[in-house]
Amino acid sequence: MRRKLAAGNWKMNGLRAALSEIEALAPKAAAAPGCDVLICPPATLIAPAVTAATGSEVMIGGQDCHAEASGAHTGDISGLMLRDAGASHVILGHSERREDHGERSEDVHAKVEAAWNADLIAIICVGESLDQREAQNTLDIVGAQMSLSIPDGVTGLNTVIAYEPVWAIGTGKVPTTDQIGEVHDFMRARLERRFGAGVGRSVRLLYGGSVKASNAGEIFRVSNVDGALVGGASLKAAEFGGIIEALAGV
Ligand SMILES: O=C[C@H](O)COP(=O)(O)O
Repeated sequence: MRRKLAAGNWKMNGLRAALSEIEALAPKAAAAPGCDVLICPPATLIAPAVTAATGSEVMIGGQDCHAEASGAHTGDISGLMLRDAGASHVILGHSERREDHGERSEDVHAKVEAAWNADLIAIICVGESLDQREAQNTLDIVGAQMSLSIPDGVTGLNTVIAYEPVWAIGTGKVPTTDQIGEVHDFMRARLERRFGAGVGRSVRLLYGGSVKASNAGEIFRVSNVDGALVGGASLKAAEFGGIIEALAGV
């Protein structure tokens, strides 16, 4: 049985005052014992966020890591550093990293291995652009991203896959539940085919893109959706708490 996961990606948002939102999430996470709750704040807040979450069920993660453990890479952060700061997870291959920093799936593959070496759980993001969906290439794109970015050695304990259609991120546009189900069923089948049924069925699959408390319930009822990777709606504990509640209720 896969544990559900509500993951919040704060992206480039959050000053120290926002740590109170993490404290406010503690009772909401405690009220949802069947769900893992994760917040990925900007790098500057990881260590204080770990402190703010101490004693609660809320876990803290990073939003990217370098493929090397250390070295001459100005401005970068390694998986080992995230782990040392108290992080348990790291988001890799988010479409904003692919767009802003030219990350390719091959780069994501190397970062995932670095994350595993640092004992972090990798949350690997995949998803199609609007042009790709309109050209009916969604499954080909998602399949290729999975093939190239997921290394051998994946397990349900070291990896989560997030399906995030680029056109749904921050736009308020959400795919239909049929569209989400089609991609999640495809991802599940692909994982089972490549890694075997045991591993393939153990990896959690998240949906991401304009999830909020009001639409979370119907998304979480879609087959093979094990939770969500949430951007804007994770910034406030009240809204993210509603998403956690919806996940716990499925
Ligand atoms: O990582 C989160 C996703 O990019 C979704 O962002 P959003 O919930 O603001 O659409």
